[in-house]
Amino acid sequence: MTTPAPTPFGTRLRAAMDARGPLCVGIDPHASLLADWGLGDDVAGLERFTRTVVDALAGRVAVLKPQSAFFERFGSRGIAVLERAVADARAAGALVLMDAKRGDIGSTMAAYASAYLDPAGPLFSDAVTVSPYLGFGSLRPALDAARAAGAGVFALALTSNPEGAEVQHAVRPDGTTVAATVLAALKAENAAEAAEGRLGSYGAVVGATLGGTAHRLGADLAIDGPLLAPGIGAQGATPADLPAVFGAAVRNVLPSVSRGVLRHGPDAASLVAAASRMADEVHAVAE
Ligand SMILES: O=c1ccn([C@@H]2O[C@H](COP(=O)(O)O)[C@@H](O)[C@H]2O)c(=O)[nH]1
Repeated sequence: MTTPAPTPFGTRLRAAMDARGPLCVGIDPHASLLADWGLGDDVAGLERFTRTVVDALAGRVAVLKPQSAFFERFGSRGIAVLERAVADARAAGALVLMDAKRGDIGSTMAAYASAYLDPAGPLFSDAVTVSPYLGFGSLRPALDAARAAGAGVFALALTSNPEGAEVQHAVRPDGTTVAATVLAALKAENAAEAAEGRLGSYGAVVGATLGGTAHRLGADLAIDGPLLAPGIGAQGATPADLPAVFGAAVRNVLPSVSRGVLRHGPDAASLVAAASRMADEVHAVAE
């Protein structure tokens, strides 16, 4: 008997965005937020913070995005908290996007793929962020592992921070920018799903802070896959900025906000209200 192929990530993401609204909330337990929530900057504080966010939001938002760095800084016990958060969030119906921004030579990339994209692994996530700046081809093990697992990959294209420009805006000998090349490669990966009229499983990270940058660079955001848009809230962007950044691709945008929601904790109802306000603002501009 053959095992049925898993439903592709892009299809699952579209369904989640339609059902719950297009919003990704980041789980970023900054030391300053732990303090604001009256928690210690220790594993117990990390665990309480994370559990509060997952309990409040995993049954409501389309995607939760744990920022791996904030868990890694506590070593193995922090990773144990992360494992539990991933499992609990997925069990409650949220898709989990692991923000790990991994990137390395292909053979090491295969190990990262095994860490996040092997359904048997303790950190298996619906999708993972990766860095294409060792060459897009170095991501092949992650792209293939994601396809096999029905998972997704989000590659950094035009990041929300100002420093990203020195690499991402660089012009190649053929006259295209580095970012445009990453976007074109993602579009090619999404071709099969797009041909079936589905959202692709290979996404790009494009900051909500960018204004008309993508347009100026000639970077085509119509990659037939999701566009993760961090930078809303603490970094200064708002949902109202999305149409200018993404143009016609706004329908495929998954806006992401971390501190802008988390600062409303630890009260669960306040977290829910903040996420819901943000989702409403996004809905108003993405229709
Ligand atoms: O270009 C990028 C890529 C990723 N991020 C990550 O998103 C969150 C943003 O947090 P806020 O508190 O909403 O500013 C954080 O985990 C970043 O590592 C990004 O900001 N920009």
